Amino acid sequence: MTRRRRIVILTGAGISAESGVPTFRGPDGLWEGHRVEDVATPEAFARDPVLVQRFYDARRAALAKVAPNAAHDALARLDRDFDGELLIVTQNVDDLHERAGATRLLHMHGELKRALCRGCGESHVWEGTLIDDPACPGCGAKKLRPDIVWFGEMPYEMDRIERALAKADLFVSIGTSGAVYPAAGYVQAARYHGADTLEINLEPSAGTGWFAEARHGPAGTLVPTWVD
Ligand SMILES: CC(C)NC(=O)[C@H](Cc1c[nH]c2ccccc12)NC(=O)[C@H](CCCC/N=C(/NCCC(=O)O)S[C@H]1O[C@H](COP(=O)(O)OP(=O)(O)OC[C@H]2O[C@@H](n3cnc4c(N)ncnc43)[C@H](O)[C@@H]2O)[C@@H](O)[C@H]1O)NC(=O)OCc1ccccc1
Repeated sequence: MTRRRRIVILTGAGISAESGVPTFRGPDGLWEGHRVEDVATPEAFARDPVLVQRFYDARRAALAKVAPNAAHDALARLDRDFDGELLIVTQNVDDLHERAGATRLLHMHGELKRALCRGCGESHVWEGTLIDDPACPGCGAKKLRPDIVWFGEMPYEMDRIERALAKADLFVSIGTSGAVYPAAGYVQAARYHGADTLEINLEPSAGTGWFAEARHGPAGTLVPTWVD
């Protein structure tokens, strides 16, 4: 690790699997019993806001029953000890990275523990439910939605991510199937800019061919080995 100066790490649902957070594609292809397009799109929210709010309220409440695992802890150690540039870009909306202590972190697809006001555009820390249509703490409007990036919506902090990828000398992807864009394209961008590339995943991802090195197995075992 010592000769590295600038590292970008992309994480997905697989890093939280060993903590008990369901990944996206269950055996039935459904996501916790729902088709993704029925709960994670602006159209779904317009069509059935109660279903969508209940879905995210349930996932937000479930966070109290899970804890960071050895992979989250290892990345938090790296974040604490690495004196080069580091950016952890997570597709996950859970709060396990920050609960493990990671700080050089961004949630490109939003966070379960934030609510976004469609009235004033403000984002607020939110621990409770949204099903009861509470008022925005800022403007008072009853227009709060989960602060989650849904399909068809622009991910957060795209510029900051692209700047970090453009100067990275190492790109590591952990626990992601490489099925969703723009995140699935980051390995190509990193390679294009000359970075070394490493995939750590339970199985080969859709983009595994783009990685110079791949280690397949559980993140809870492989990530601490890679960090330490
Ligand atoms: C389905 C896919 C084809 N569709 C897309 O990619 C779309 C459309 C699209 C855009 N560009 C394209 C190009 C080509 C084709 C399609 C597109 N993308 C979008 O809509 C994006 C927005 C996408 C974000 C949607 N929101 C999410 N999440 C929040 C919601 C919520 O969470 O409720 S995406 C969501 O799904 C994705 C799921 O993937 P993973 O995290 O990888 O999880 P998965 O279950 O699939 O895989 C888990 C992996 O872990 C492994 N694993 C399991 N256990 C372990 C273990 N123990 N250890 C290690 N590994 C493990 C497994 O083997 C597996 O490989 C994540 O990104 C996740 O955040 N927005 C956008 O494009 O806006 C326009 C735009 C763009 C730019 C500029 C202007 C406008």
